[in-house]
Amino acid sequence: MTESTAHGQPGTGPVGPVDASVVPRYAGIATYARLPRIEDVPRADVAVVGVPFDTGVSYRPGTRFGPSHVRESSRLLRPYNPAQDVSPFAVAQVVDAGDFPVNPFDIQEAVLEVERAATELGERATRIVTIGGDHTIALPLLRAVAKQHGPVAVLHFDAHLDTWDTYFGAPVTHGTPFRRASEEGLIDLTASCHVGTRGPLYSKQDLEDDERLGFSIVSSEYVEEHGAEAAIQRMRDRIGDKPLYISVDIDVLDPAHAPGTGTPEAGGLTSRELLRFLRSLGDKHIVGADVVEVSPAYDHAQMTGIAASHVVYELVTLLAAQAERMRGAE
Ligand SMILES: N=C(N)NCCCC(=O)O
Ligand SMILES: [Zn+2]
Ligand SMILES: [Zn+2]
Repeated sequence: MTESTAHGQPGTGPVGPVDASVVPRYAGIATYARLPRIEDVPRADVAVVGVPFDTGVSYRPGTRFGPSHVRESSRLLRPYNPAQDVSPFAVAQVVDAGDFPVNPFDIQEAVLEVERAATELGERATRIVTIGGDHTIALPLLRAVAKQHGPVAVLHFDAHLDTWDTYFGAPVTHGTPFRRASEEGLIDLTASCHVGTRGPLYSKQDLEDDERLGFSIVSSEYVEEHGAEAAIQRMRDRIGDKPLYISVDIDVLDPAHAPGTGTPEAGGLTSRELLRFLRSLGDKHIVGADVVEVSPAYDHAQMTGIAASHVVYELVTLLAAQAERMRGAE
């Protein structure tokens, strides 16, 4: 037995990651953070799952290889998160649920498959953190979440608005998930927010549409001008106490921090800023999260993979701590 448990002994707590003092980190098959597979435990509080899908992209492809790259880049993560003062894998059962096998040739079919698989996984795991895949997958993930919780506040970290209407006549792409989600009534129009938005748009109308669709914007320029603390304040005020879904497009980071992505834009956040934003959400009611748009072919030295693996780690920590709080309240 090379897996540690919450209390150091088998059978007395959550099954933790493979112990790096027994099996070197670089050995063995990669699950996220070397966690157990979902098949190895009776039930999970938090499941990390991959969606290797990139048929919705408008520019550089390759995010179908995102989940395996992020797993491979997560081998060095350790079990205690000092920034949140939580040992996520000890206070909750966190697992890797593998990948949803989705159709690479038919977007509409893939989107149905993701919704179905997420709904099914929701029966075995209380909360899901999804690794993409391109941003198209946020639409079926939000459909699955809204079925359970009703319209949710969407906290969307991204260089892009992703509230555009169609590309080449296609309504379901990685540039359109939040317009479709808003039209379908999946999001709370009073509490949703983009963070880190920047770069050229098609026209000023994009911003007017975006506001009508229910989003406010804390732009990358705002973060630079007013600092992270003021940005966090605005973001937190906007989402309030609504059920919260967090969607992180890794291109919210500057290409200097995350080159491995399909539609990079100059002038983005640092990984330090993004991690800080996430760590500020410890008191929110989080119903799900995703980290998307990691495209390994454009990555260098695992920079993007490592950034994404740490983003997932902060999200998992928030959800593990929340699971512990919920258990305490029972
Ligand atoms: N969701 C991401 N990463 N990008 C959307 C870009 C849409 C466009 O090509 O204008
Ligand atoms: Zn983006
Ligand atoms: Zn996006």
